[in-house]
Amino acid sequence: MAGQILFVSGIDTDVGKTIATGIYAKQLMAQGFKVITQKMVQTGCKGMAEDIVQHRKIMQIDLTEEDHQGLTCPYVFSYPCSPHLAARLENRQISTALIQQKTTELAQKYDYVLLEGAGGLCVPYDEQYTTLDYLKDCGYPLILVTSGKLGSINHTLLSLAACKQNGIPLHSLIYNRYPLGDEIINRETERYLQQYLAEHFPDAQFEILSIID
Ligand SMILES: Nc1ncnc2c1ncn2[C@@H]1O[C@H](COP(=O)(O)OP(=O)(O)OP(=O)(O)O)[C@@H](O)[C@H]1O
Ligand SMILES: C[C@H](N)[C@H](N)CCCCCC(=O)O
Ligand SMILES: [Mg+2]
Repeated sequence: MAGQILFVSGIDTDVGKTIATGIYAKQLMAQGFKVITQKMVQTGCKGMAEDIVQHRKIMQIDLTEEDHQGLTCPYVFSYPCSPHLAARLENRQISTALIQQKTTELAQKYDYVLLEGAGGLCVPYDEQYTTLDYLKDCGYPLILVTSGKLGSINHTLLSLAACKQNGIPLHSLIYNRYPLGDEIINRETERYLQQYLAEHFPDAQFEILSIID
């Protein structure tokens, strides 16, 4: 039986998707599951995808054969920008069908595939197709990462509205307590988002991501 594929996105780039993916993978491994992570498209990097390297470090395992074969990150671009632009700058095109084929291949071998997106929910792969379109087409349950940074309430509710409007199944909302920032804002943002989720997405989990060393 094929493994469960979960998509990890966030309210923005740099919100903590990679840390959350690594930690979640480690938690599932501790429960005895065979887990692999995948990065849809890595930009701002050469060679092995830096997010994959970070996942393995947090999971406390070496790079896998699928990492060395490029299965876990089919597209690596050097310019640190949106995938659609990074691909254009290298005169390449992103085939999301190819990415989906790699994810499916991994799901044949693992109980869980945690697939980290690039940036936030509406990041484009070309002029017409975004991460949200991909999620709609694939039907993967979504893990959305947010934080207490000022502005996160707006970005989170916008991302959640996009999920509701597009019928994206929300698996969980991960509240990242990094960066520390303003304690009053952090506490209230955490409270507000937890109650918002309970009201509008009663089947989704609200998870806390602590600051790791
Ligand atoms: N819970 C945490 N504890 C410690 N450091 C964190 C935590 N969350 C995020 N960081 C740090 O913040 C930075 C951004 O985190 P991360 O790379 O996970 O973001 P991202 O959403 O995956 O970014 P991208 O869109 O580039 O994939 C990194 O330097 C990371 O180490
Ligand atoms: C380079 C960065 N760390 C991410 N890998 C890509 C972020 C793309 C964001 C595009 C955008 O929303 O404007
Ligand atoms: Mg990342």
